[in-house]
Amino acid sequence: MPSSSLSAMEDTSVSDGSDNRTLLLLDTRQQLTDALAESPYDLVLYLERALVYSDLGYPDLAAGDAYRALLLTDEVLEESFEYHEQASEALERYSSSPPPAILGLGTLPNDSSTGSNGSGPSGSKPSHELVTLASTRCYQILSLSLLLIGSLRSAYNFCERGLASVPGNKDLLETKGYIEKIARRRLGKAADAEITINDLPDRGKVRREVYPWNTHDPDRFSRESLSLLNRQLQDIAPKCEIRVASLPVLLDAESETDNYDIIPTCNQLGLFAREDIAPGEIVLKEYSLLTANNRHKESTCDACGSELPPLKPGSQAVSCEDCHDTVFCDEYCYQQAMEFYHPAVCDKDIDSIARDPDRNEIDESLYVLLLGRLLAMAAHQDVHPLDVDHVKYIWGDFIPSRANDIDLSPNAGPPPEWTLPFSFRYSIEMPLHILEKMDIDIYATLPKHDVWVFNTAYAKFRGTASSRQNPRDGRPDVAAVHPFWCLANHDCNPNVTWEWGGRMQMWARKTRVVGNAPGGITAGEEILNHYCDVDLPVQKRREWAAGALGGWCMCRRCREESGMNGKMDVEMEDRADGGVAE
Ligand SMILES: C[S@@+](CC[C@H](N)C(=O)[O-])C[C@H]1O[C@@H](n2cnc3c(N)ncnc32)[C@H](O)[C@@H]1O
Repeated sequence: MPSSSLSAMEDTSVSDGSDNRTLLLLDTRQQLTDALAESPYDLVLYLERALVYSDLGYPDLAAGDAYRALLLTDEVLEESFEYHEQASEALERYSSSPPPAILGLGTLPNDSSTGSNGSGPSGSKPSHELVTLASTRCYQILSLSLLLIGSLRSAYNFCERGLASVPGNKDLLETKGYIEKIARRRLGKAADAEITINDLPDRGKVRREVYPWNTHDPDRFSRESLSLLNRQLQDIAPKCEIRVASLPVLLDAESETDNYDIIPTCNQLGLFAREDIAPGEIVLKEYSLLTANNRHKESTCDACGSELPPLKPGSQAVSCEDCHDTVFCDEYCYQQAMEFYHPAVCDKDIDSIARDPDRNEIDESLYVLLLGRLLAMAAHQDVHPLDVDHVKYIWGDFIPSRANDIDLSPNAGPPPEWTLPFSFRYSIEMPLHILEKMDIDIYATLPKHDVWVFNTAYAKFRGTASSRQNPRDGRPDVAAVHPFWCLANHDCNPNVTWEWGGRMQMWARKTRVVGNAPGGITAGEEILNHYCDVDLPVQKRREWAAGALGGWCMCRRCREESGMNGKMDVEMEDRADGGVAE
């Protein structure tokens, strides 16, 4: 049973008021989603769904819908735009007065005599006033939702754009005031300090969960999932199998539990040896097309991300016949690309998107490029992005929807801490821009390209992608998701090591880090991967692994070494005390 329906069942089993409210809202969301499938250019439906998302506590998804609605107002206004006819026709249905309730909330200032374009309630085109009401509502929802997420720069930007169109709009002015207040607090500035848009932080956090309506996420623990994954694994890691693994529950920071004999554990998946594996023997060899390269003119294979061979006569490298800039390291990669993704992006002018980013946006650029590759794979294979093999079964570090809910009751505790990084630019604008460049209709394909689909893919990438640094300047410029490699859990005393260069290769260590014990893996043992440099001291390892792992590493080596450090500190203090006494 998909985990999504499990969470829906949990919801129905409790019957207090807030659960009923949530169920009602989820039902309205579904009805609006169905209506959008019938009428995908109807900006009023997007705005109505945005409000339902706000009420459900998903400001990111509200912003996504308000942004699509805003783009549709442009379509209505510009006759030369691709979806002008469809968007105008859809809005025209609301032309009889009074305007739909959702637009009525978009209070225009008294002096906003936006005028009419000559058509009106009974005209052939929606009135200019109706379009202005709609765009004002979009700006209001966008700015307030992005403010709630913490994407302050974009929130401010939408406020300014809205106020330029309807100066004096009360809601927008109010939101702008809140943004400035929060920005001053976050930047540690005085209450009357000037705020400029470039000062504002744009990264926030949103809910990381299997959405209650997500029917694509499988139950990874079911017999069917495990046997399917194990069948696929046989070519990649013939001596291994995927099983349920018991892992320490990760903590946010240092704690005294390092010294406990028993610590809390949870069940996840892991990779195990089915047969003995000799020291030095290859454990896994995996090829992935889910790769990204954030350098514009870098000589890496478009498919596998490996360094290209020198481009001289007789080179094995192959370029695409239709877009010569796209080069593959050999015929195999070219064929794989053509079979699984390349035609969806061939000659579509997307090469410069998210390339050569500022230093502080390197991670985001790699993640959005991975998303772009996933969207191309899905488009070319005509499947839902979340059903693409490479992502369907991978770990997303999801938190149950209930734990993410905002408690609206008067005696509620502090709000939950959301964990998925989010910004308007990388989570909404750029993915939609990539789709438009791919000639995909972002309205008609909403079920495949909703913002929650992007969020789900991002959650999975953030828990599993590996990156490679450029040897010239140390900047991570290539990233990949290897769905089977990433099933192997981390340990700071790993029994394997790995290297990614075109293929991900993992082999059994000849000696273990702890005590130089002999390597090799016996049948039944778990494959212990490493996500960080295991030669670092415990504190550094734990700090480094925290990002990749999602918490403070609690492996045996870390706990023992931190315990030993604790003892050493005490001994040092004792010795110092002794010195003073002498
Ligand atoms: C790349 S996935 C590993 C496979 C994952 N266990 C699964 O079920 O697909 C990384 C996640 O596994 C978990 N994990 C891996 N190694 C761990 C460890 N040593 N201790 C606790 N959790 C670990 C963490 O939740 C981490 O975010």
